[in-house]
Amino acid sequence: MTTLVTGGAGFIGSNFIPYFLDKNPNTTVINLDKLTYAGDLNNLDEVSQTNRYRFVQGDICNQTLIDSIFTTHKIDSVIHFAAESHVDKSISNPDSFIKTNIEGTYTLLEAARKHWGENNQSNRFHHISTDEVYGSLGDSGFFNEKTPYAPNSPYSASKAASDFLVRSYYHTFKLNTITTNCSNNYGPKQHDEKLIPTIIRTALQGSTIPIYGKGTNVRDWLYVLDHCKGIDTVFKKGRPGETYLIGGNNESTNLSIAEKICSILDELLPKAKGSYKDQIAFVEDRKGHDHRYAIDASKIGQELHWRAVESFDTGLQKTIKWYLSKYKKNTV
Ligand SMILES: Cc1cn([C@H]2C[C@H](O)[C@@H](COP(=O)(O)OP(=O)(O)O[C@H]3O[C@H](C)C(=O)[C@H](O)[C@H]3O)O2)c(=O)[nH]c1=O
Repeated sequence: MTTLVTGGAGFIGSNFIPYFLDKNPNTTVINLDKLTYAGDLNNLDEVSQTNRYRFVQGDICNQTLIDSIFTTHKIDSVIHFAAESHVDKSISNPDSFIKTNIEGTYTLLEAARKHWGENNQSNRFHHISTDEVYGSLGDSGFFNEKTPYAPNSPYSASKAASDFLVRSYYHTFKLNTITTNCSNNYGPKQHDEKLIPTIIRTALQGSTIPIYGKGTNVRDWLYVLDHCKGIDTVFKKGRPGETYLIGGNNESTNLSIAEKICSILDELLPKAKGSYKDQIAFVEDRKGHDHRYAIDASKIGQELHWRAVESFDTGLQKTIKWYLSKYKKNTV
């Protein structure tokens, strides 16, 4: 088996590839990544010398390149992570989101149709997506696979469009597609721009820890390795054409995450005076900021027996230690 993993140098992809190679000893992975600002090959050091792993630098919108990868490497399946993912960037500059997330997904689907043929149920195309396609929840209720799409940001709209393209290739061409929509991931290797790395980095720098608005927005936090296990499970056992939501069953406001991380840092790396919490500051809110995301993960639980197992406390400890070492402050 040869699996094309797109975006494997990104946060979730670079956690997924080592896990996937380890769990699937007869599989070779071709990692196609453009190496934008968000990709980092250092995060794949542990597999770079493995003969079942190859890296190709390139753009998923480049049809000629994708064709040649399918032919040269005899691709059997695709796991498609590559995406522009940062909501704030999609608000200030949506262009690359439309190109990569929509056109890139289309280019990959077309290559799969061309190389595998229509009515093909053996070669799987697994699309990785987000719960943000469902929009924003109030203080109660959960997203499930039947929730109507209502994306609010250019990022989530571009992901929604890509989900619909994937869906259309299943219905129209009988490509063996599957989509997973996950909640907020955290863990080692995440780009500095996202909330949890931002809190850790700014705390250690002694600067302002920026919390948008009042800090009352809620996200459901999923440890990245739990997500990797969920993807591997759905990839192998999920039903063609289906969508599975993958959540951490772990809701938290942004402010309480910042306070939690500060408390852990106060213990691991006490400041000479005061607490890291003193650095928390409320800053201008994100435009159109979604209030709450929360996932009902009972479909994947009941059908495929997957559930998130990492507790937020242990997951955060591991994450913070990884960043302390990254920022060369590892006195832990
Ligand atoms: C960077 C930053 C963020 N925030 C707030 C904004 C959000 O309410 C929350 C998380 O923000 P972040 O940008 O880390 O993640 P989301 O906007 O929820 O989106 C993330 O999770 C989904 C599932 C994806 O699909 C996205 O690709 C991924 O980026 O913290 C702050 O308050 N301060 C900050 O400095």
